[in-house]
Amino acid sequence: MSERIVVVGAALVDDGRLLAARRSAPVELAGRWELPGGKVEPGETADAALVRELREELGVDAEADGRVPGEWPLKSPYVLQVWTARLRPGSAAPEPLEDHDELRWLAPGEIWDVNWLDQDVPAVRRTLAHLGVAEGLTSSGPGAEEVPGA
Ligand SMILES: Nc1nc2c([nH]c(=O)n2[C@H]2C[C@H](O)[C@@H](COP(=O)(O)OP(=O)(O)OP(=O)(O)O)O2)c(=O)[nH]1
Repeated sequence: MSERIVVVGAALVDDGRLLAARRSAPVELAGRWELPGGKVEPGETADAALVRELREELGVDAEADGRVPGEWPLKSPYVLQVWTARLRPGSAAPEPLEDHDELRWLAPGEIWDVNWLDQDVPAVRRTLAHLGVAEGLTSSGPGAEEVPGA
């Protein structure tokens, strides 16, 4: 079986809004929006990787809540898993310290206002369903017709 490396993405929610981050690199991903996070290192748990990545990339003190069911293929050998997360009391506000040049807190009606990475669209849609965000919003996203049962 081929090697598979998990990338953890955070569905960081605060005050009913989801944080989206605009990548500044590499060039083929720059300008597109993603869930902040990164690669799980050998010997590290996914939720620990998430907390570490959010500290490094955004300067926040966060905690992982639970995993959104599912897994989405990225460029081989990477696969994306999503965890819901929240800021711990007293955490600094997120800043685009590394890998990103802009952050946006998206209210439910604004989720599809940003140009998500193509491979993130199904993951974001599933995350909204998991969070109980209105189905009417999720079905208005790009390519909604391609996701049976979403
Ligand atoms: N963090 C994150 N990465 C994503 C998403 N969607 C997506 O295709 N990717 C890709 C971009 C990268 O090729 C890879 C993760 O790389 P990264 O640069 O965020 O990870 P990292 O911080 O651990 O990177 P590094 O230490 O190797 O620089 O997954 C997403 O929603 N979040």
